[in-house]
Amino acid sequence: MAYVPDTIFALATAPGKAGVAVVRVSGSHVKEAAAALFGELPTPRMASLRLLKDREGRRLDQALVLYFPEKNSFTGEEVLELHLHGSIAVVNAVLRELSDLDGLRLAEAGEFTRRALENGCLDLAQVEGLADLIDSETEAQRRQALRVLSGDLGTLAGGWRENLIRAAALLEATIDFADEEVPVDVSPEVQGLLQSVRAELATEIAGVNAAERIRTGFEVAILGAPNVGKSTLLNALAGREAAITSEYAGTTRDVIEVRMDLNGLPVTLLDTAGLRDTDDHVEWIGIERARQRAEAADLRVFLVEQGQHPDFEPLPGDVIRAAKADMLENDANAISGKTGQGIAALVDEITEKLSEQAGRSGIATRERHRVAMSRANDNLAAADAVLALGPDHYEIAAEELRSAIRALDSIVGRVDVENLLDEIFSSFCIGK
Ligand SMILES: Nc1nc2c(ncn2[C@@H]2O[C@H](COP(=O)(O)OP(=O)(O)OP(=O)(O)O)[C@@H](O)[C@H]2O)c(=O)[nH]1
Ligand SMILES: [Mg+2]
Repeated sequence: MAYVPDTIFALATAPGKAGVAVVRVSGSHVKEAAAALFGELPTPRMASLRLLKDREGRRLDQALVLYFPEKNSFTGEEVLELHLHGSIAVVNAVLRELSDLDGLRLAEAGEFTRRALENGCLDLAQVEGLADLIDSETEAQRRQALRVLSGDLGTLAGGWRENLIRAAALLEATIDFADEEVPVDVSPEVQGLLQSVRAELATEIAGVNAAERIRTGFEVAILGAPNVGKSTLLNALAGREAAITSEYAGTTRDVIEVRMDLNGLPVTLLDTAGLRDTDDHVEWIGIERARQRAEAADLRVFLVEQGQHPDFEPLPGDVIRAAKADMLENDANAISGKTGQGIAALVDEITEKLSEQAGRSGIATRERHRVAMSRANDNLAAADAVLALGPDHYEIAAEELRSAIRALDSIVGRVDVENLLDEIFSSFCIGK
């Protein structure tokens, strides 16, 4: 007998009070779930108002119900959505009723998406995109995640795959006809295909770092001598008293992190210990931390007090501002966390610089993608080198191409070798 997975159900919306709460049911027992709660399944994909009742016939809630038939749903299975009133008691009562039914159980974390993957409704990269979209907090994150969820990475990888399969097929054909007259030299076409894929791979590989920053957030460190107003600036940017400020030099010791949305970019601002020579061991530790975090940050904002010679080296592209603008006369490059002067311009400059970094991102977003693409790129480099040695080495080049295709397939979770061979041989162009 064919294996039939359990029908699973879970609250799809956030727990707690809300206008509406959605409970999703997926699997072959959706019909029974509907029968137990309200009767016949409604017309597919049409919202219908139904009175939900428990097994004793007592009312549970009035709900909008939606039915998605197999293959036309998120999971690929039959899906029933119950749009309930968003009350903890209503949701609990409905979940209780569902768990009493045979063949139904509460879903595990990620199980709906897992089924969508298993049923081919989403590829692996899209699953990652979906996770990122749900986690997204800023515009840049939303846009990037949506691109991946929409399948752009799969499309890109699919294009590379097609080119490499064509290249492999050309080589295979030459190998099979090695003893006969081969009318055409395939190597220029193969090399052309490899070059175009390698160029695109290189761009994407280089973009992963920026895409990762968009995913996890950019770090911007505020640096400067003690007492220049770093913590006051951080608080002004954060719009709250995130860090302690005082007139005593050496107030901040640990690195203080504040996550925020700067014009759509996810940014973690770091307030740090004032940099100076010190005999105080704890302060020294704080300064070391400040240096390390600042070095690893994506951007540094230096605050400099007039007349001071700060003990640091800005990197090219870093932002430098004169501190305590309200105490200076007409310094266009000065800011004040106290009065707010220059803060808006500072935010603009920070976002401009980070946007520049973000602009280097491509479609691939993760270290996993980068590793797969780099592996494929290495295989292609090897294939390219071997090709130059002549037709006797095409066998090895073809093997490198297959490895490259497998590496790229792992991006979308398609790693079936049989299927790969089928495709290679079905695209054979010289009739046999
Ligand atoms: N007039 C003026 N005073 C400021 C400004 N920013 C900060 N201050 C004052 O300068 C003192 C030090 O401010 P902090 O923000 O604690 O300075 P900090 O750079 O974080 O100092 P450390 O944590 O010790 O390194 C406090 O008394 C602040 O009120 C400013 O823009 N104008
Ligand atoms: Mg401070």
